Amino acid sequence: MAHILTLNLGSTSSKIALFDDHTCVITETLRHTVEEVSGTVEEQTAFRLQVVNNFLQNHHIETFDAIAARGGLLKPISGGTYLINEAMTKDLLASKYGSHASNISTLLGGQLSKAYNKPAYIVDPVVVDEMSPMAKMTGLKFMERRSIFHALNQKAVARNYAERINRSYEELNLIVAHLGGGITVGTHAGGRVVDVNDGLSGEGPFSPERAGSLPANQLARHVIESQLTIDDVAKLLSKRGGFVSHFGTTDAIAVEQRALQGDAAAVLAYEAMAYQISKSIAAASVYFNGSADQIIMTGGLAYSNRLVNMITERVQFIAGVTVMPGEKEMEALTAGVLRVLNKEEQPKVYA
Ligand SMILES: Nc1ncnc2c1ncn2[C@@H]1O[C@H](COP(=O)(O)OP(=O)(O)OP(=O)(O)O)[C@@H](O)[C@H]1O
Ligand SMILES: CCCC(=O)O
Repeated sequence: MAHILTLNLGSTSSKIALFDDHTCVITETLRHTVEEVSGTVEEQTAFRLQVVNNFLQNHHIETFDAIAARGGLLKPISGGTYLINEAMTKDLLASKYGSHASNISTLLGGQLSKAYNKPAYIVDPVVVDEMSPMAKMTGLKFMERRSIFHALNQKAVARNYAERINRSYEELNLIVAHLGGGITVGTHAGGRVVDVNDGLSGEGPFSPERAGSLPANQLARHVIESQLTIDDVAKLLSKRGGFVSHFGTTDAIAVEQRALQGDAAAVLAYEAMAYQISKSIAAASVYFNGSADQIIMTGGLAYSNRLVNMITERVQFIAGVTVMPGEKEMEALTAGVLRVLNKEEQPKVYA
């Protein structure tokens, strides 16, 4: 039996678990404030290392066989399990392809691998790229859309749904909406995510943390007038947007609570987010000429019946809706590493 330490350090939370093969034996989810998850890559890595060390100490875990960590913003690569190596660490430390909470998971996986002398892997990182050329094209010759999304969870829930109905993922046309700190809506055509919004770059619905699609001219004016750097812009779009911009919190439960108490701004923001998610789902269905085999909603926000019902009302004309709240990322990470440890799959190399 293999003991796997699984790390998924998200934009608003740290999820840490110990698995015995596929069985999760210990798990903890810590929610963080905006202040806690701000700061440089080094500050964040140090903060999350403390969180992981506390977990190991509190549960008297002295060792394990391998680490499964969420994969960060690397160059576009195919799906699979990759050994965390120096090339990865170098790109992430330099934030070469941008900054994202998942970068910290990979960096920390590398550090713990050295400290415990055990291999560390990432599985289906956020840069999995299966986008169709048609979806990548923009109206500017020098600019292409990027495939950056919750690949791990979107694929895990899509496979899980296929299993539930005794079909294969590869034969289904699905629309998967990951509704978390960030929101991405993927078009899964025959097992490939042929289109998806890049939630980090100002595309798609706004979310607890992301700005979502913005009027380009107004954004350009704001950037110039406020003399923002490219890092400032990335932060504005991916960390200072959505509920953070409107209410100073990433906590959708708190915003929903305000809405329930009749706060008009919170009511409107919740409605607007549901409307934008619904529009993205409807847009995704165009790839399948306006239909799909199923729409799946997942992520932390999918625990909210209120939000799910608001979206379902608007999109149920397209296809049936399945809600799989939370995420299957921990299981999917562990399964990817077990496939390598059990020699069912060769680990891929990031060069
Ligand atoms: N029961 C609930 N009802 C409403 N919202 C919820 C509920 N539980 C969690 N959330 C909200 O879900 C959001 C976090 O979702 P999730 O845990 O999927 O995000 P994350 O892992 O930090 O980031 P990401 O999903 O982008 O990787 C927060 O805004 C949180 O308040
Ligand atoms: C997973 C990358 C997209 C996002 O976090 O919004």
